This record gives sequence, C-alpha cells and structure tokens, in this order.
Amino acid sequence: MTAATTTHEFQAETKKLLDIVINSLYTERDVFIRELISNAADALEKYRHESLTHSEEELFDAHVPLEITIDLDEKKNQLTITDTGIGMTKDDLLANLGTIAHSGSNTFLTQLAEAARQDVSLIGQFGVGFYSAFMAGATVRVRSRSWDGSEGHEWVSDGTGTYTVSECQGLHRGTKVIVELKEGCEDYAKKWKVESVIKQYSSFVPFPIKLEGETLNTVQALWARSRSEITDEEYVEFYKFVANAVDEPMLRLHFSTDAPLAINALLFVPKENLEIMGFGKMSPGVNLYCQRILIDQHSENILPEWLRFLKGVIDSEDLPLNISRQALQDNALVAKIRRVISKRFLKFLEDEAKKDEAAYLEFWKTFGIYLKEGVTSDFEYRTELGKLMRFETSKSEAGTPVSLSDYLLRMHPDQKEIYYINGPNREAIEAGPYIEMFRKKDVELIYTMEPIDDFVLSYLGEFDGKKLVSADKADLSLGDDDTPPSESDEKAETPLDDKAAGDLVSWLKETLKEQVAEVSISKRLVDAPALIVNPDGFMTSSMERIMAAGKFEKGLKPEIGKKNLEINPTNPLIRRLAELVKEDEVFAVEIARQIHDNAMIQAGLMIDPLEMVARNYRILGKLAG
Ligand SMILES: Nc1ncnc2c1ncn2[C@@H]1O[C@H](COP(=O)(O)OP(=O)(O)OP(=O)(O)O)[C@@H](O)[C@H]1O
Repeated sequence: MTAATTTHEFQAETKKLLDIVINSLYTERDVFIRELISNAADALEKYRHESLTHSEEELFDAHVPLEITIDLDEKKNQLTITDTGIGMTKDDLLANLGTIAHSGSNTFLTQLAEAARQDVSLIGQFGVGFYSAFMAGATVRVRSRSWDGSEGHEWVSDGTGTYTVSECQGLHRGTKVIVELKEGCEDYAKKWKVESVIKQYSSFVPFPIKLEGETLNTVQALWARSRSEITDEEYVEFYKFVANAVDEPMLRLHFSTDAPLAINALLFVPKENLEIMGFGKMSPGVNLYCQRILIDQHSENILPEWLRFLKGVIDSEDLPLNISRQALQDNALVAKIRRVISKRFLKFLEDEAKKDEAAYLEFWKTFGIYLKEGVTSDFEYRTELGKLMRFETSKSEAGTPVSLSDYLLRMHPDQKEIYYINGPNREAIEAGPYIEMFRKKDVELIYTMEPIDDFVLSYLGEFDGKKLVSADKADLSLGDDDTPPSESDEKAETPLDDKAAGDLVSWLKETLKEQVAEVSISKRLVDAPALIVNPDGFMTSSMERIMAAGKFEKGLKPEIGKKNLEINPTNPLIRRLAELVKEDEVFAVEIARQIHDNAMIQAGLMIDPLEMVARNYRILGKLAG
C-alpha cells in the first residue's frame, strides 16, 4: 500500500448482500469461480467491442491476447483469476465494487434471501456476481487497469464493512482477482478441484481459460454448428451455461435461416418458472451475438418482453458489429429479427402441441401466463397466440384445458360465436346461473378461471373468424329457441303470465333503481331465479372486478357500472315475489334486494357484503317468526 490508500464503506445494500453471501450461501461455494470467470468473460467481450470501434493507438496493451488465466498457490492458499479485458479505472472500482449494480436492489436482496432459505441451488440464477468471491475468500484483492491506459489500482476487502483502494503500478490491461482463501476452502487452491468446477460451469466461455498453463475449454459457438453434429449432452451443458441452471431445459429450439435474414438461434425453455414461484419479474435471458461476438447480454430488445422466460442465444450476421446498445432499441433490423424469431418460436410451440399435447400442457401450465401476456400486450402475434391458448370448458375434463380449435370442432353447425364465462373455479361456474342455457342447449362454454383470462379473450376478439363472447353479456342469444323449458320438461313450472311478469319487472325497476340499469324477463334462465348481465359491450364482470380491485388498492372508491338484472318467470321464488309485492311490500323489497345481491355474488361482483348480512338476518328473523 502507498500513502494514497483510501478507505471506503460499502453501501448498506452491499453489506446486506455480503452478509447473505458469507453466512447463507456457503454450501454453494463452487459458484464463486463461475461468477468470477463470467465477469472476466464479460470484461473481455466489452474490450473486444471497444476494439472494433477504436484504432489500435487508442487502445492500451492492444497486442495482449484476450484470455482468462487462473493461477493457484497451495502454499499461500490462494486462487487468482486474471483477464485481459476492459479493466477498471479507480472510479470504476469505487462504483462497481462498493455498490450493487442491480436496479431495485432491495427487492433483489429480499428475493435472494428467500431463495437462500428455500433452495440455495437457485441462487446461481440470480447472479450474486463479484461478491460471491467472499464465499470462499477471507480477503479479496482486485488489481485492475483500464483499457484507456490510466494508472492501475488495487481494491482490497475482507467483506465485513469497508474496502481500501490504492494506486498500483506496472499492471497490464485487465483485471486480476486474488482470492485469499478461508480456512476450509483449501480445495480451491488445488488443480483437480478448480478444473472440475470450470468444466462443469464454464466450458462455453468464448475465451480461452488457462489453468496453470493448460487451456481447459475449446472455444466454440455451439449454436453456429450444425444440429446433426451436436449431442443432447452438449445442448444440456450449453443450457446450464447460458441459463446458470442446474437442471435440464424443458424445451429446446435450434434453428437457422439465411433469408430474409441470416439468423442462428438456440433457445431454451427452462423447467421452472421463478416468476410464478414468487421471485419477482424475470429479466430477459437471451443474449444477442453478431458473427459470434456478444453484442448485448440479456438483451431487452431482441425478443418481446413476454418472451422473457426464454434462455439462449441469437446470432445474426446482418447486424453491424459496432452497433451500440442504445441503437439496438429502435433498430429496424433488430425489430425484424425479433419478429422472425418470435413467430418461429410460436410455430415451434404449435408443432410441439401437435406432436404431444400432454407435454405441451406441461409447458402451458408453467409458462402459459406469458403467452396470455403476449395477447394483451402485442397485437402482432394474436393469431399465432390464439392457437396456443388452452382453457377448461364445460366439455373438457377438470384440470385438462383444451384448445380453441378443439372447441371449434365441437361447435354446433349453426353456432356463430365462441362463449366463455369467468368464475373462481369449475364448481362455482357449474353451480352458477350463467351455464344453465348452455347446458340445456348443449353449447360448449369456456371457463376462464384466471383473473387475466377475460382480458385475454377480449383482446383476442375472435378465433378463426368466430367472435369470442362472454356469457354474461346482456343481449346474448344462443339461436332461435331461447325459451326456457316448457312442454318438453315435465317438471317445469308454469311461468308468470305476461301481465304479472310485466308488473313485477316494473316494480323491480323502481325498487332497485339505485342498483340496476335495467330489469327484464330472462330468455336464458332455466332454474335460478335471477342473474346479472352486462350491458357493456367490452367489459365483462370479471374485468370490472379486477379494475375495481386495482382502484381499491390505490385507496380509491371502486365503482362498478350498473348492471342489468334478468329474472326467471318460471322460478317459484320469483312467482311468489309477484304475490308478495301485493301482500307485504316492505318484506318484498327485502327479498328483491337479496335476490339482486345473490345474483351479484354469482357474477363475482359483491362489494359490500356487510349490508347484505344485516338484511339476511332480518329475513331469517322474519322467517323464524
Ligand atoms: N473482471 C472484471 N473486469 C472489469 N469489470 C469488472 C470485472 N468484474 C466486475 N466488474 C465490474 O463490476 C461490476 C459489478 O460486478 P458484479 O459481478 O457484482 O455484477 P454484474 O456482473 O454487473 O452482474 P451479474 O454478475 O449479476 O451479472 C460489473 O458490472 C463490472 O462493471
């Protein structure tokens, strides 16, 4: 150390991260070698990128080969990883190795702590990064010199609370990370151990990794090789490398095109969906290459956001090598590649489903939510995505969703629309009033049981030329014969006569004028006394409920638009109500309000249950005498 040594505190989040790394993740220590090699490879990629856009005179140490060297010293119990990459200036050291680069680092920390608690093997996918060095290191020294040739510096810390930075002369370009190993970590100074870790995690690093003079990896771009030459094992190894995964992928797509664009893509669908497991929104997992040179890691531009669950590599020779990351955002060529690959991937899923529907359903269960997100956020792929949607229906088995194409095959010849209804689960839907007429007429009804589903179907609008219509729509018609059961059904009650029905409707309109927009005689109810339907042509009850819940969370008063009430003139309660209006109007009002509330509950729209409970007790009290 020279006199110019300065001491610095780690940022609060960094301290927390170090604490997790040192105290909770020690069972996964091997990871630190992978993380440091991956940082070295990133630094080399960055240097290579700079070297493409600068002349040799502008580059410090331009002649030094691009590689990663690992040296071990058993006597000193020490492991050193050196790269000839872009290096860091003093400011870079302070900014990068004192703070956490992640945006939303607090959320990240909570998720990481949770992952450490649940299953430490998940942490690889979070990328703990440089700080993982402290899993095995008692002291970590980083000597670095930037590609701009400014003086080098040394950063030193024992990971507890502070670090020092001092000038360090005579360094080459790049970074040297010296890990002075803890007691119990002696193996990381032994060749057999380090070699096995590198072979397991880092065989696809695109720069030579030299361990004590011996090159361990064959630098290769797997995706650029022909499919027939690649073994399944190689694919799996590569997947583990790009996805930081420990298991095998669920699906794999490797394809290349020459026209209209030269693209080579190797994409994987993982087995698990960390996002639905509660680990927050995933960042994209596909890296963009041009002529086998990394242009954009975890690229946000090369695929639409809803395909963020994919891992892998996309390589296109058509992109300019020196394109900057900012320029990728609105580059027309990138947009074109995005379209070609997204369509190709969706076609792949369609083919997979044709080959093996059961296997596709596994995918659908885990990742279907992203395809639904695609429907609601990306108009472009609606037709393709429509074919990939799966829902349970009145004719599917419970737990086995079916495609819209299956639905079409079973449609009645004169049926013009595809129908769906939302509910919390199959039982609730089947016990509700909306399904009655569909059951009677043997018309298949799709059950939308996820909150997002009605939005998805509403965005889809139609499938194969048939409109998608919610069964809670007011002016729904299932064909000519809309009358409830009559002669054919022996148990059927005689309906109210027209005059009595008309009077009851007028009375209900007046009595419930604060609650409903319209009251009418139902053409679709079979057994239930009443149901709520939507005069709104776009929103379904489920959509309104979600919007209302959103408002409620923001502290705003949720408002549900007025609905229509349909009553069933053959239902005994409704027929009795018509008489009760004349005998005991006060009580009739209570019953009418309760019928309305019950129908609202069945529509999933009950907002103030307390008022209803009070009324319910009054009715029970009266009945009990
Ligand atoms: N060998 C290195 N050469 C140059 N810069 C480095 C090197 N190692 C780390 N850095 C710098 O330090 C930053 C922080 O590294 P760290 O590993 O903590 O996070 P990251 O690599 O950005 O993210 P992650 O590891 O989660 O992908 C890096 O972004 C990089 O700028």
